Amino acid sequence: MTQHPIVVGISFKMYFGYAQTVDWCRHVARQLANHAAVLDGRVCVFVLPSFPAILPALEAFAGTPVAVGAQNLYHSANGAYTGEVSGAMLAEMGCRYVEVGHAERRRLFGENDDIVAAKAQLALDEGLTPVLCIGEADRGSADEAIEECRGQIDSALGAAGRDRPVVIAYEPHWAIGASAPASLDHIAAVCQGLRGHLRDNPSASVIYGGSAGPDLLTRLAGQVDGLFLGRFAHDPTAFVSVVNEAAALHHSSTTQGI
Ligand SMILES: O=C(CO)COP(=O)(O)O
Repeated sequence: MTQHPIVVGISFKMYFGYAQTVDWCRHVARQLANHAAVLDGRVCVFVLPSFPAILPALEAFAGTPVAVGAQNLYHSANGAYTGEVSGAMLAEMGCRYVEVGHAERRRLFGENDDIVAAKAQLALDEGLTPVLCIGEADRGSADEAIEECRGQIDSALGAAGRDRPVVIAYEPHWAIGASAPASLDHIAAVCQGLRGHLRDNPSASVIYGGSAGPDLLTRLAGQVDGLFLGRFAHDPTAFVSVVNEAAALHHSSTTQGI
């Protein structure tokens, strides 16, 4: 296998209840437990539930390659931070990913570049793969978006994340929670520009999020390393169909020698 794995992830944000999360995870675990492309690593899958549902999600996916992670961690290692959760505890539980810097965290919870950088560093320190969310606040050209996003990557990762596995989730703020994703041309141009920026880190993946759903990955035809899903994969069947698209895409590009 010469090609990068295709990454398919989902955050439930705060949409799902506890039982709903467990049902979704069990359904997807049944579908993916024997999925060839997931088993052999051509497609990497991660699921980010709310904190209280992390443990049953880990149990549901035990024995499968599907990774579980968290939507957030605190930006100090430990201490008197009532109500917060440390990266160390997430790693100890068996989480492999943690989301950092989502637009909603920035907008609603006041997270700034310094906090995002501290969280990314703590995630790396704990051996967690950060899902670093970046994206332009306002709709503009692809070149403007690349410029803004490069700054966010450099600020968040500095030198530390340059040779470590990281998932860069490109999520233009204006496409999150919208009725449709950004245009194919915009997504492709920005993700390609960011891939170029990260060319010295072979373990970095650049995936797209923001009203993504079934068919988008196929239509992007290899221009992104994967998708970060939200509402349009609340139906577990839709999530599995995106994983199947990823497998098909990987297969066709490998056979074509891309
Ligand atoms: O922010 C996102 C993923 O974390 C995208 O969410 P939506 O796909 O629901 O817009």
